[in-house]
This record gives sequence, structure tokens and C-alpha cells, in this order.
Amino acid sequence: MRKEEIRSRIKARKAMLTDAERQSAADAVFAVLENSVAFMLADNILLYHSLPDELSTRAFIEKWHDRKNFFLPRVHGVNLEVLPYNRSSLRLGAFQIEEPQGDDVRDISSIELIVVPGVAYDRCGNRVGRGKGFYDRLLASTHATKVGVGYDFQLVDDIDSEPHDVVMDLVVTEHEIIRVRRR
Ligand SMILES: Nc1nc2c(c(=O)[nH]1)N(C=O)[C@@H](CNc1ccc(C(=O)N[C@@H](CCC(=O)O)C(=O)O)cc1)CN2
Ligand SMILES: Nc1ncnc2c1ncn2[C@@H]1O[C@H](COP(=O)(O)OP(=O)(O)OP(=O)(O)O)[C@@H](O)[C@H]1O
Repeated sequence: MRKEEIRSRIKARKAMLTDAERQSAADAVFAVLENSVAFMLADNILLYHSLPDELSTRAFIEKWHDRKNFFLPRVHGVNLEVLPYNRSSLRLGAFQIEEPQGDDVRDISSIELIVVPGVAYDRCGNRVGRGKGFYDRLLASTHATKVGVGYDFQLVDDIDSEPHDVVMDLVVTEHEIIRVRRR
């Protein structure tokens, strides 16, 4: 399926979610994540600070930030920078996302695990994002384990992938865990 068609279908489906459904899906997905070997082994983890239409990462960040080194992305031109998470120094940035402020920009090579937001995934690990290529550019330069997270309906049968798209290692929804075979 074409990316544009996927984006509009998923948007419509997300609009139907109740608060209770959002909450239980986020709880389920992040319970899987925290029990995964990849999460247990990783100290340095890049998360995302969720937008209202994404699986909420708030409770998960709150629960684990004392025991893991969490990082968040910050939009810088067409690229994403990686900075340490610090609850008291977040600021509303591009696209109304809370981002770390300051100049403590880290090298992506120090990140072991990346929890990637996405609009849709297929069972081969292909991912559709919001169409600006931010994550594709970031993920092109890392060997970190990449975990795509989303609601069950964000799993689609197939995605017309492009050469620049970076494949996930793991995709987690409230009902499925997909381990993608390394190629
Ligand atoms: N929580 C979160 N943080 C993130 C991302 C993300 O998808 N989610 N990003 C992932 O790249 C980067 C920011 N990029 C973004 C790009 C577009 C939109 C967005 O809301 N797009 C609207 C369309 C608006 C427009 O076209 O101007 C949309 O998708 O409805 C949000 C973030 C870095 N941080
Ligand atoms: N590694 C890259 N280097 C340069 N340009 C890239 C790279 N990856 C993606 N792009 C460009 O970014 C644009 C958006 O790509 P695409 O539609 O695949 O984004 P997406 O995967 O949905 O979004 P995102 O990565 O932000 O979640 C395309 O025009 C593409 O050419």
C-alpha cells in the first residue's frame, strides 16, 4: 500500500480510540518492552516524547528514568539531535513536541536501543513515519536495536518501502510481537 494512503487510514482509525483504549494499549506495549532482553541489556535508550495520537510514553519514562539513561530527539533543521532526558528541562519545540533544551547533544553511537514512533509497520519491519524523513535519516547512521511501537491497527499487510527506509528489529503492538529476521 502507498504511504499516503496508509497515513490517512491510520489517522482515521486513531480518531476512534477512547482514552481507556489508549491507556491499555500503551500499558500493554510498554510492558512487553520492559520485559524484552533488548531493553534489559540496554543502558542508553532513545525514546520519544509522545504526541496525543501516539502511544503515550509518559508513564514508562516516569517509571524507568532513574534506572536507565533515557534520551529524546530534538528537531534541528532537517535532522534529529539526541539529548539526555531531564524532566525539568523540556521545552515545546517543533511540531508541538516537548524536547530537551540546552547544548548537551550526544553522538547517536552511544545509543543501544531506539524506541521509534511510527504511523504504520508491516511484518517485515518496514515502517511508515510522518513523511518528513527525520527518523530515516537518524536511523541510517546507527547500529542500535530499533523497536517500532504502535497500536494493533498500525500493522498493515505491506508497505511500499523505499531504499532509504530503515527496517525495525522488533515491532510491538498490544497484541503482537514481531521479531524481524536480520538480513
Ligand atoms: N513524539 C514524536 N516525536 C518526534 C517525532 C514523532 O513522530 N513523534 N518525529 C518524527 O519524525 C520527529 C519530529 N517530526 C515530526 C514531523 C511531523 C509531525 C506532525 O505532526 N505532522 C503532522 C502533519 C503536519 C505537517 O505536515 O506539517 C501529522 O503527521 O499529522 C510531528 C513530528 C522527532 N520527534
Ligand atoms: N537517509 C536519508 N537521507 C536523505 N534523505 C532521506 C533519507 N531518508 C529519507 N529521506 C527523505 O525524507 C523524505 C521522507 O521520507 P519518508 O516518506 O520515507 O518518511 P517517513 O519514513 O514516513 O518519515 P520519518 O522517517 O520522519 O518517520 C523523502 O523525501 C526522503 O527522500
